[in-house]
Amino acid sequence: MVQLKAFGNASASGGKHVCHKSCSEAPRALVCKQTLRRNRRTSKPLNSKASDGVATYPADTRLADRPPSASDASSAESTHVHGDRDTINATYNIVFVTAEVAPWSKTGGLGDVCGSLPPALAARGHRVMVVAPRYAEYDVTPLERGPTKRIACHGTEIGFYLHQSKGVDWVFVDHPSYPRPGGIYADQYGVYGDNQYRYTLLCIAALEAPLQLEINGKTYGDDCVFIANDWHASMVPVYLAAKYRAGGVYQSARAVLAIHNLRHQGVFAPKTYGDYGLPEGWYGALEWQYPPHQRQGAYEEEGRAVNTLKGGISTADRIVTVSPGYAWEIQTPEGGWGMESMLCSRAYALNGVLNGIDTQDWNPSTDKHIAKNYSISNFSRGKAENKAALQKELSLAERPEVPLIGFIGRLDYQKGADLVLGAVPWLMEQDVQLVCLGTGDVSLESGMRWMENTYPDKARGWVGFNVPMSHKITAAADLLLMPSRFEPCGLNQLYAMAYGTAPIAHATGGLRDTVIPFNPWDGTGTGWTFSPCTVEAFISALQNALDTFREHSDSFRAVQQRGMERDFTWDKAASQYETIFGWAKMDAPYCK
Ligand SMILES: Nc1ncnc2c1ncn2[C@@H]1O[C@H](COP(=O)(O)OP(=O)(O)O[C@H]2O[C@H](CO)[C@@H](O)[C@H](O)[C@H]2O)[C@@H](O)[C@H]1O
Repeated sequence: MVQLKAFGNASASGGKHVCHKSCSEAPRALVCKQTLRRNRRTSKPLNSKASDGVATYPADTRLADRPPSASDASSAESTHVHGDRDTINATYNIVFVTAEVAPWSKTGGLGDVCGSLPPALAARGHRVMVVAPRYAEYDVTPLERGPTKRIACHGTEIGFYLHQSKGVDWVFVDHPSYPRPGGIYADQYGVYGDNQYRYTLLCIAALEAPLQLEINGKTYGDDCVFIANDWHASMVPVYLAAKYRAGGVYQSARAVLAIHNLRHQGVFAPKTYGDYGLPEGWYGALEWQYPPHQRQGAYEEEGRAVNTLKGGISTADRIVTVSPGYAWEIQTPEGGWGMESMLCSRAYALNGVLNGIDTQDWNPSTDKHIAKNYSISNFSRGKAENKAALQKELSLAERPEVPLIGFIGRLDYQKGADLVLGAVPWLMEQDVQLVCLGTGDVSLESGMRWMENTYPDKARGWVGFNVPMSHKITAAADLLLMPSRFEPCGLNQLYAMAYGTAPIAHATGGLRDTVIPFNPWDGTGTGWTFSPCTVEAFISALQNALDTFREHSDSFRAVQQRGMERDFTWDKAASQYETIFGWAKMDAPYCK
């Protein structure tokens, strides 16, 4: 068994350097010094959306002063960094740390992104590793012939499995706590009680992997850029600073925190701090206290807790979130889920990069799940055949002229499935067909069943997680509903546009950045957006879309076509990530 590079000796950091105060509170002096340094070095201001495209919005802007949306003259495309112009000609050893990676494990968009961004970065010449748990017996080989590579880790023993494809080293961490008969994070009895332990282990494993695993005869070594995705991986920057750098390892490495969803923060009782094996002085990096109105009795000691995501925010060298709009929203009290002040204090290091889509997986001309492949040149016929096939499969009337409306997503507060149900009585008075696919809150699942039972001729509420069905709906539908209350990026609207399906979306976060509202006067737009997020506003957008579908079919076809013409490939996002890695490497580590 091999000893951990930093954890083999619990006193590796030996209290050598403690910066918990600066990490947790991000004192002005430090922020200002780094901001000044950044602004001196870059010829253009970082907060300027137009100039560098990886846009951040002024921290002091309120929601009322909304950032420009996809429909503005500078559309979502122009909010991107033009990576090739800005790209630093360097290649990096990149290590993604994630709780989900498609196709092996996926409950949502995190899995999609971690399955498709790494190959896009590998294609640009970087050495890329993805470290994720081995939740099941995947069809992957042990890292070494014979016994799997095993190391001592956090008081237990873990193994590594490797699969190499698409230019990426997919590394799966093997530990008895990962495989479960239920879902990845929860089963029918609720969220697993040991998730804190499971993902702490993942973080340490990911920090050890580049040092210990010889892949193609060579380790990644300690000059890496870690991408820590969401709260599950947020201990990576904390350990990097508190244990590894302090112990003399990973001096050139940097950690980028990628926020896919700020709502989930990995919050645990304060007494569990000891379980992290961190020096006492680092408590401040994770310390959290809920205000009285948010306390739910779940945490003892007057709302005190340890908050893993806050640990990531306070120690990462840079922070990325998945759209420019969301980067701005999370700095406001309305969108910050309590983290807004921390994020404002790190605004100079926060960027929004719009997700792309995996065009091998989500491509109407090659999609294996759909009845008929099609492309922009024959999309009307192709979509009509897919519509007929889905109507037949779901025992709906096979009528080409009826608008088919889809909804795919988690049934929860974020995705606004309750707004869909709220619009159902109005919608069912129209000549439409509605097909919903989702799983989540028990009451919303019951709502879906109620809808199908009440309107059997017009509505289907498929409760479950079914990837082939999600592709079929995307290809068959004329309209896709996305009434999300908040949406960091959103992938379904991107898939929809690629398939010639017009999204109807709440104008928030990444939806606002990507769906250009249809404008009948100048013939622009790729869908319909609405705001505020109410059933009334939603119905009004639906009405407009249905009117266009029925009475202005040429305009509707043009909306579909413009959606299909958009470029949402990952390469663009990958070049923006490169730019950010370059910035991270230029600066001294944020926490040391
Ligand atoms: N019942 C079902 N059956 C089959 N497939 C289903 C399904 N329900 C959902 N899916 C699929 O899961 C994915 C969900 O993607 P979203 O972008 O909506 O992600 P999510 O909110 O999970 O992720 C977070 O991370 C992503 C990635 O950064 C952000 O885009 C997003 O805004 C943020 O909330 C899509 O591929 C969708 O088709």
